[in-house]
Amino acid sequence: MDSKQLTALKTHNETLAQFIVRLSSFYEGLSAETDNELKVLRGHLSAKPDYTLATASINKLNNHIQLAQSSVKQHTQLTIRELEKSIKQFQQNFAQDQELTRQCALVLSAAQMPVNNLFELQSLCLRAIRLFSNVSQPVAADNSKNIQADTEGRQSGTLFEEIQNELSQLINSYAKKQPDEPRVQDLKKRLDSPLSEDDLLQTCLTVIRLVVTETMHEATLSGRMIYRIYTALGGIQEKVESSIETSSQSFEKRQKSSADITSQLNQMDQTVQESDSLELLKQQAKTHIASISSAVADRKAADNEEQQALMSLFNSMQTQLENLQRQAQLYRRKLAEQTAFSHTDPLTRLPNRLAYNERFNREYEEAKLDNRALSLAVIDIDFFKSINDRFGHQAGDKTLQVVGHHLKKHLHGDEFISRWGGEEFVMLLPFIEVSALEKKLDDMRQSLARLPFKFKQEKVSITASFGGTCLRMDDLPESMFARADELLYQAKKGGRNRVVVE
Ligand SMILES: Nc1nc2c(ncn2[C@@H]2O[C@H](COP(=O)(O)OP(=O)(O)OP(=O)(O)O)[C@@H](O)[C@H]2O)c(=O)[nH]1
Repeated sequence: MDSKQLTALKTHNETLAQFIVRLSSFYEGLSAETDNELKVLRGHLSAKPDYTLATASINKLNNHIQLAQSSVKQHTQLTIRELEKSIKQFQQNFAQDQELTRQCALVLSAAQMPVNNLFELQSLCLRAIRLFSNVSQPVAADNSKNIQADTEGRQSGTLFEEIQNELSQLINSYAKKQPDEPRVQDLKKRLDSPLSEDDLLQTCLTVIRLVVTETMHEATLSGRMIYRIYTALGGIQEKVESSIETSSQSFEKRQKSSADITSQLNQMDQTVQESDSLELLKQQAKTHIASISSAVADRKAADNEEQQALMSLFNSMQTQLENLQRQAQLYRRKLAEQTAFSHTDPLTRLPNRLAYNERFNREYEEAKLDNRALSLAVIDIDFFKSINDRFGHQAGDKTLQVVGHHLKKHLHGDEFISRWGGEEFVMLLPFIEVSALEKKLDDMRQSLARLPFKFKQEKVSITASFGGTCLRMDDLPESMFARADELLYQAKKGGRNRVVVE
């Protein structure tokens, strides 16, 4: 080998050594052992390369890399499986969103293709992240002040939307109570269209003020009633005290006149015994009789006075009692109105969750005591969110009213329906066994699906899913509802518009 060839070989070796050093840095991070060995290899190849030691190190690294490769493969498969699971769950959560469902299907089919290296895995993860952020980004990251509908007509700002819904329901209940109150009507109008965050906060404040004022008014009403009772009782007490005073004065007067009469009679007796002249006796008798008459007249006057005082006391007590009775009736009516109000859902006019809880406890106790059947069904309107999104909140409200009314029409006698919340209703069906329950619920489901809804000139079919169960011997109140809810979930999962009975 001449010196030219030797120099070329030296240069090639140096280039190769530098390349291996760079490559080894790139592969750092596979495992701690590989990283250590790569460091050793770089030591052998830098400055003055020692190829003998480097070869030994490369042999060791070959084993490490083989192990690392199979571990990377395993890890990649695991990551892909997890990714598929999350995307499927995500797809189920947003099943009503066709565009999102389509995008999920695309990413899922990409995940089923072979993934040859970490870069392909990275790219798959990136696609999934973009898919997930399609839904979450507008709420969290988009700082725009307005709650907007995106290109597919989906509403962003779900939290704000929920707050607006809650406020809207609250204000609707006030509107039913005070239909002519302009502030309530104004708030109702404001809450019917999407609001910016600032406007929503402002509206929140106004609603809170309204609720506080209303509560204080209610408290004032109760306070006024109590004050009236207190004043009336105070008036009665004054009259009783003055009547007692008059009675004790009359009693003293009566005692005095009785003593006067007794003394006159005693004197007369003595006069009769001592007198020896008829004329004198006559004169003295006249004097005594005059005194007795005056004492009797005093006594009569005292009796009259006392009687009048008593009469006036009774009259005044009667007036006060009549007054109090009127007030109490008014108050009782108000209390009854308030109880009915607090047990009624303002939108559908059906009993609300509080009413359901009370009714359930009663039915549950009675069914257990008499060992009789009791069925419970949970009903949830399908894809209700899309009605709100496509036709507006008012259309959603109308749907709830019609569905609630329709379900109620199918009930008889002791059967009970309430709005549980949102688009969910709960029914209690005493004396209904499982076989009858399934048929009854299915009749309701079918007739509901046939109802002709029309929003914005578009015919819409509304369906609901039903979960129904019967009381078991070992049931606790909560377990019965939880079971019906689980069955409803199965009805939803099974494709909706169906009844699942245990
Ligand atoms: N208009 C109106 N909407 C309401 C009311 N209460 C709750 N909602 C809305 O009802 C929607 C319920 O949506 P989801 O829970 O996603 O259910 P869904 O769209 O019916 O879908 P599935 O139940 O899975 O078939 C939410 O958008 C709520 O904002 C209400 O009183 N009026």
